[in-house]
Amino acid sequence: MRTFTTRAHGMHLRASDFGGHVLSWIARGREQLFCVPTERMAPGVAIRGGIPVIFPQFATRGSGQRHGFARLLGWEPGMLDAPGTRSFALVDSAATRRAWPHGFRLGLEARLAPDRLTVSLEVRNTGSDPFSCTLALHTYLQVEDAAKARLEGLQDHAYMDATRDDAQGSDPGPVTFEREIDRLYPGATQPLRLAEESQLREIRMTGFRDVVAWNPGPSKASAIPELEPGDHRRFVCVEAACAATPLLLSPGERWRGSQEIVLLEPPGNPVA
Ligand SMILES: O=P(O)(O)OC[C@H]1O[C@@H](O)[C@H](O)[C@@H](O)[C@@H]1O
Repeated sequence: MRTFTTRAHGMHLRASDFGGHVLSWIARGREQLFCVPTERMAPGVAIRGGIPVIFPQFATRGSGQRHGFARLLGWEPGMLDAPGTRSFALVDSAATRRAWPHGFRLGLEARLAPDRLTVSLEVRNTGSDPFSCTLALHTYLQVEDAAKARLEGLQDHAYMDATRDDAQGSDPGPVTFEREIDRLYPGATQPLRLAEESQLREIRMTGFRDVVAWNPGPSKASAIPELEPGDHRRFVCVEAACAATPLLLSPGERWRGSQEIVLLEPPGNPVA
């Protein structure tokens, strides 16, 4: 695994060619993404934290590998990235075709702009047959205390609850992360806000159709070997996804989506 860094607008970004994975984004003097330290990463094992790229299968929605293979492969780093940008590409190989018999090119670009990180994912069908896939940017946002974080913008939006066999539900209040949560919100394309006492972030998506809100809670977290006790309270996952309905791409067709995380001023903390 090789890591690549870039700085712009007083911010710092670090990414890895393993998984085409954004590992760290430091802005306003604090780490915005949760990620386990390098010593808790094992070769060939998905990195726990940062922004894993999920492709060509979201979770267990298909007969392939859980969350796909893109997060487990070495990507090609971009050679001509401008300052503040890091990009990676992954194309099909004999190994990917054994798992999923299609020609594809994935492109990932992470770009810093004042007070924001924009991560774009592009999928191209380079084969001669149509294919369908599900995918996501599985963003781990670092929080001071997941039990106190509030995700706003999904009020009354129907969701499928993966902790209850995808039972349908909806909630009149903000999404909270006090216990295990694993919800897929189909068609949730509106901007969301992640509110904490000391920080307010807006999460905007283009191209992606669904949002997933996930935190393993204490019991499931204890079964994740890379996490230390209490780590589950240090992140909430707000994932930009196309998961409820697969994307269908014809030969030569391209899909592009982005997730943008914008740092806003929390209420009561106006810019001087
Ligand atoms: O442990 P993994 O494979 O990284 O998956 C983490 C979680 O990822 C989320 O996207 C899924 O909705 C959860 O069901 C899953 O547990």
